[in-house]
Amino acid sequence: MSSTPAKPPRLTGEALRAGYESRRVLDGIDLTVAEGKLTVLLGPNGSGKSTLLKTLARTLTPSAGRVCLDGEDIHRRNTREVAQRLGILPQGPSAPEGLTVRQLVGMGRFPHQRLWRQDAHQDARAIREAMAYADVTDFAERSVDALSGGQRQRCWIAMILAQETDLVLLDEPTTFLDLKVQVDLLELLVRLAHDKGRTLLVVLHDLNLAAAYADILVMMRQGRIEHSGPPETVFTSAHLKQVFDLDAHVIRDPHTRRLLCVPSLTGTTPIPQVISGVAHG
Ligand SMILES: Nc1ncnc2c1ncn2[C@@H]1O[C@H](COP(=O)(O)OP(=O)(O)OP(=O)(O)O)[C@@H](O)[C@H]1O
Repeated sequence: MSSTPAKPPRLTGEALRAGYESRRVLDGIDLTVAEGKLTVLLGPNGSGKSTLLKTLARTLTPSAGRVCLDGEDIHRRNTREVAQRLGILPQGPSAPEGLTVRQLVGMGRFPHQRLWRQDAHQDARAIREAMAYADVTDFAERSVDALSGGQRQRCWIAMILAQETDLVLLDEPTTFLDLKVQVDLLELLVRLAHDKGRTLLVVLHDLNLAAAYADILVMMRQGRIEHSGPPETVFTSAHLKQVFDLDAHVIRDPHTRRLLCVPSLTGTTPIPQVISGVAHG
């Protein structure tokens, strides 16, 4: 994490269509991931956020359009070279049984290692720094599967940090984390972007954390990008209603001046019969 890339990588999706077997999910996505910035992908469940991340990371092949890394089709590039530049943390990753935290974090170094050439010093430094950043050093020698959900999530984050890629794609990295740890993680991601020039694309579900920390917000709905730009222009009541069907006011925090959405309590949502029976019974 100590290296600062000379020129941030450029990741683009052009007219992307992608999905699973006969099911099309993404439909005509054009996206340039802003270089050296933290971009947050928002959208309701099933809107295609993970599918987009997988397609950009070439885990999923698009049925039409293309993904380019620095102007070159990512599918034509060497796998190791892509792994040295782009790291992805998918949703709900699982580690082999018995693997220790240090071993898991060390897996982040695989793209940098070759049988005949391995920089053990460089690897050890990257692993140490990544574990310190993600605050997992204290349980470095414990099995990943014996940790709590939040501790495990931090180990995966350490692994992706140890990979030291210029581009980092994270799918819901804050799942299972306490609010304080979520905030710490987002501040770390902001620092990676602003101080180290890393390019980050992160799926989040917490609208207020997204608005508070993102440089760029991308809102998806039904496999398409509906809005993209700085929170100031994207995070509006009208867009929240259109994309999430959420009635909310967007206000400014009086202390930080950050944008916040406050759901409206309209009282119009019908109470299902069974709950109403319990409530009044
Ligand atoms: N492996 C799969 N095979 C078939 N359909 C899938 C697969 N993975 C996802 N889908 C479908 O693709 C659509 C988009 O899913 P995706 O996981 O990309 O959405 P998402 O926006 O990330 O959702 P969430 O916020 O719930 O994680 C959904 O309808 C989902 O059911």
